[in-house]
Amino acid sequence: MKKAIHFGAGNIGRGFIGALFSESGYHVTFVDVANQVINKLNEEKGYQVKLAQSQEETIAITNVSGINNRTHENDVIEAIQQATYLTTAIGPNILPLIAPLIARGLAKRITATEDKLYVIACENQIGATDILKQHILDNLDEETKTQLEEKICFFNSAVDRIVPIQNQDSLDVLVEPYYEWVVETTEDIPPVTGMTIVKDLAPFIERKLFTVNTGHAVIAYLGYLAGKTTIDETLGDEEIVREVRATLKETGAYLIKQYKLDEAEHLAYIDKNIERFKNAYLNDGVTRVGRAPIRKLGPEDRLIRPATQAQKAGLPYTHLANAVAAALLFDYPEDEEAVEIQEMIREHGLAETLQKFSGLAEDSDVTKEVIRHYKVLQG
Ligand SMILES: NC(=O)c1ccc[n+]([C@@H]2O[C@H](COP(=O)([O-])OP(=O)(O)OC[C@H]3O[C@@H](n4cnc5c(N)ncnc54)[C@H](O)[C@@H]3O)[C@@H](O)[C@H]2O)c1
Ligand SMILES: O=P(O)(O)OC[C@@H](O)[C@@H](O)[C@H](O)[C@H](O)CO
Repeated sequence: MKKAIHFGAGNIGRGFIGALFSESGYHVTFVDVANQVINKLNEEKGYQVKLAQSQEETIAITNVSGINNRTHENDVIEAIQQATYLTTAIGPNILPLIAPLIARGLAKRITATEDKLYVIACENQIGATDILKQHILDNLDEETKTQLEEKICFFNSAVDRIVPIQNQDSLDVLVEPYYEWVVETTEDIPPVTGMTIVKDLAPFIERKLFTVNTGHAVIAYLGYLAGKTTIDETLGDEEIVREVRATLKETGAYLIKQYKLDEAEHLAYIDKNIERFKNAYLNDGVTRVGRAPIRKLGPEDRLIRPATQAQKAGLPYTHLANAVAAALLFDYPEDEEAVEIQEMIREHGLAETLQKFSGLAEDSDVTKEVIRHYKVLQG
């Protein structure tokens, strides 16, 4: 049986990427630090993926097991020897932490087999696999690096499926019915059900990140400020729906210009995504969607990059600036990054905070527009 090793047995790992490999006839070894999940995977050897929709539909996932990478490093290295695919869905900030162990597994593998291994990071981040690759290379000597280039293939990808936080007592995962997994390669690679291959990922990842994730972030931060709990509940407020649409028109204008997208098709894509967000069966929390605001306010992420790109292209970005302001007001005490932002604002002010986390010059037009909106939102 073909094998895949997947880092991150969380929402996307179990509910999307691992599930697709299992459905494609692979044995999936999940790697995670969550001992309870790993033990359950080894005891139960399967779980159900449940679709969040009115009629009940579940998909049985079989042929799975788990390894704890904190306590069983050698088992992870062994599983890397056996795999055809190595994937991650672990969060962009965790990639540097797992790279040293992956590097050890790859160093051993390239001396033992000519078989190719395909590495794909499935994260909400532009060029996530390139970033993971660089972290892996940083952990290898020059000779191993050269051999690695010949035998290990690294492909960037875009992943799209809304998977909320789950009941922690069960391996079962509730997911939205829709999904898209786009992988960038020109090679013929072993087929995986549900994987779409493209030659150039840039339009796909930017369209996804700056529509699905920008829209989601606007709802999460405005919803949080309005005292809402879930994404669908927030969309019960028509004023917020209008703000989401206006923001996505701004990212849309940039995307249409940059990638020569068909305008009508892109507007339909925006509408489709707003409908996805309204799925009440998901019960998706504003604090999950707004999580890790330092990452979300990063220069290449869903709020700042479209704003700075729009500014450079002479396109409007005022609604994006409003979303950035709302993100700066996300003071959820259980989110470490939200707490850090609040401390930074208190001690150093808004302009310095945006300079530090978003790479914006303190006197930039985007910064001025964000501060203007911040004052209005703050009331
Ligand atoms: N949930 C979604 O709707 C969704 C959709 C598309 C993309 N994504 C992306 O997928 C990635 C994962 O998101 P998620 O929602 O599945 O998160 P998650 O928190 O449910 O899963 C992450 C998993 O990684 C594990 N982990 C953390 N640190 C680790 C370490 N050092 N070693 C091993 N395992 C570790 C956690 O225990 C957890 O099981 C993120 O990049 C996210 O942006 C999420
Ligand atoms: O996972 P994050 O924190 O980058 O973003 C939160 C949500 O927007 C995200 O998880 C979406 O649900 C997902 O990207 C849909 O494909």
